Amino acid sequence: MTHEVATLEVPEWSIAADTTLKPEPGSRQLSASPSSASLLSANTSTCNNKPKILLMGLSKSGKTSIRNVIFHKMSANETQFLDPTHKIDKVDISNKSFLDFQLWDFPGKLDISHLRDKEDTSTIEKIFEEARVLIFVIDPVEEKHSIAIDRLHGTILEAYKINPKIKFEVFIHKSDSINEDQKIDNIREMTHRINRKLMSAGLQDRILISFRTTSIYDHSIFEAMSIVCQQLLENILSPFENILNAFVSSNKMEKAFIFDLHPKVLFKLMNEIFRVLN
Ligand SMILES: Nc1nc2c(ncn2[C@@H]2O[C@H](COP(=O)(O)OP(=O)(O)OP(=O)(O)O)[C@@H](O)[C@H]2O)c(=O)[nH]1
Repeated sequence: MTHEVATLEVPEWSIAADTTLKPEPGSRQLSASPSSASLLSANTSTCNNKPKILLMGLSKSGKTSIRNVIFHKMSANETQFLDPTHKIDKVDISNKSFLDFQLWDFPGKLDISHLRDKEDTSTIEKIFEEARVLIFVIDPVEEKHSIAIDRLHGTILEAYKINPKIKFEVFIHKSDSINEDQKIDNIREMTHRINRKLMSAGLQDRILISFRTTSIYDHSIFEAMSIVCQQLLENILSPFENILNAFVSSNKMEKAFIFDLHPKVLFKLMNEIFRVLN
């Protein structure tokens, strides 16, 4: 598997020096960068026509940890030493079998709705065009639920405007830090709050958002990410299932599996589950 990393500088107008960018409480400020929106569009050419998965969310919600644990074999403990992301990291995820897409890891500081305030439509288009799935990561332990929900809402509106086919996944992350009741409460609360916002925008029937609780300390992040990857593989899953079904019935087997060694992709027969295994 190859993981080529390209980076997009956070455009100048989205750094903390910009008064329209409200840094999150207690967050570190980004230092000034010589970059610009044009650099962002120039670098976009490195990801020609590959489907994109966008990884967004507030600072320290766990985006880069997720990316590294799943696709770079980093251990969960090592993620404690990751630096904050200052640029949009575009990671080319491609192996010789199934997976072939770009994963864009966004700095938590970058709020898309501020690009809209700046009327920077072309950058917003660059970000959302060709994007198949937008994963929004929320840390339920941090007391920033309202900020996260507002950011999620603003991001969804911008993404949907550019690309109505994009799918939305919310990972209520770090679930190892909360108990089972809190997990259920969190999903209920987040679903309710975001649906209410979408309703007031008249979009509740048009935008489908899936909520999942995840943690890099157990299998949940692999399961969640595999469901996301599955959405990129819709075209090949069905023929594979037919082949496996034929194989199973002709050999009188109960089940058959196909694994990919890294990131341990599993196709599971019969119930149409496709997973990335821990
Ligand atoms: N308990 C727990 N901590 C996690 C989990 N995932 C990530 N973390 C921790 O969360 C902290 C922030 O993680 P990052 O991956 O750097 O967060 P980020 O969203 O990329 O942050 P920015 O780069 O600032 O946008 C690190 O200390 C991680 O170890 C998780 O599932 N459980």
